[in-house]
Amino acid sequence: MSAPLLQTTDLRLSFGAVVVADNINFSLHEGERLAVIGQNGAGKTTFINICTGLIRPNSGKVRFDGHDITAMAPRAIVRRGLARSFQLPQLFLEHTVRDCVRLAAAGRLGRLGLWSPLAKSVPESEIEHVLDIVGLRERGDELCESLPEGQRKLLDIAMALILNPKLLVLDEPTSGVSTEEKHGLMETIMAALDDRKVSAIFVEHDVDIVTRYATRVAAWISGQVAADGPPAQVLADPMIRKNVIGE
Ligand SMILES: Nc1ncnc2c1ncn2[C@@H]1O[C@H](COP(=O)(O)OP(=O)(O)OP(=O)(O)O)[C@@H](O)[C@H]1O
Repeated sequence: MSAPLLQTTDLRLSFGAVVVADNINFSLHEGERLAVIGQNGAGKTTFINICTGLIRPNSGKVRFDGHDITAMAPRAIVRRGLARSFQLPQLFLEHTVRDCVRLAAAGRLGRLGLWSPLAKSVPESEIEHVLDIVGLRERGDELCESLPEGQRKLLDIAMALILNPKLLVLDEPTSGVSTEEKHGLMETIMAALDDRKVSAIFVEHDVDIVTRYATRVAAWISGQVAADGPPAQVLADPMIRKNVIGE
């Protein structure tokens, strides 16, 4: 098998007496669609925050695409190809949908300046393509604040995809979206990931969504990976059903 795209080794982090990452040894290969499940406070977001450079672990290593990224700044990690979206979309609400993607595209440049103006950071055709695959091209000239929650999530993902990631980490992509809309939203997200050939990790509480869209599931309990494998296997595990799914 090829080398992992993402790999953590002996990752540990405590907040005071609370251990939120307890010796996590984890790897993800290209093409995987991994769902991370776990009760509130299990350490899922902390794990993502460590991998994307927002929090430094107390010890252990994170490797991405062959490089040690443990001590790298978030922007440098993004430029290496690991992007993320947030549980609450981080948009420029007073700007148009299209300008949000343009602004996000600036993350591909080292820095902006007089000689690298924002408008030239990425070809317009690429911005239009990304808007198209998340179904927002028609709303490109509208202000972000006019978008409903599901479309805000899609715009947040478009803003990550314009960075040309190899891996996209999605923190609760369907939270705040009605049950009826969730599957449509996930279908659009998965088609966009396929189009850009992007691997994905998504934190998700909805078992139906996990069953349908994940190729693999990792279940977090108290800062540890308690189970990791094919969805049918992990979701049928009585210990996971009791302690993670809450049956
Ligand atoms: N900056 C911080 N300082 C202190 N404790 C923190 C900090 N960030 C997170 N925690 C604690 O770490 C634990 C894990 O939090 P984390 O947000 O990673 O959980 P989670 O599994 O993502 O939960 P949720 O599903 O509710 O988002 C929780 O007990 C949380 O209160």
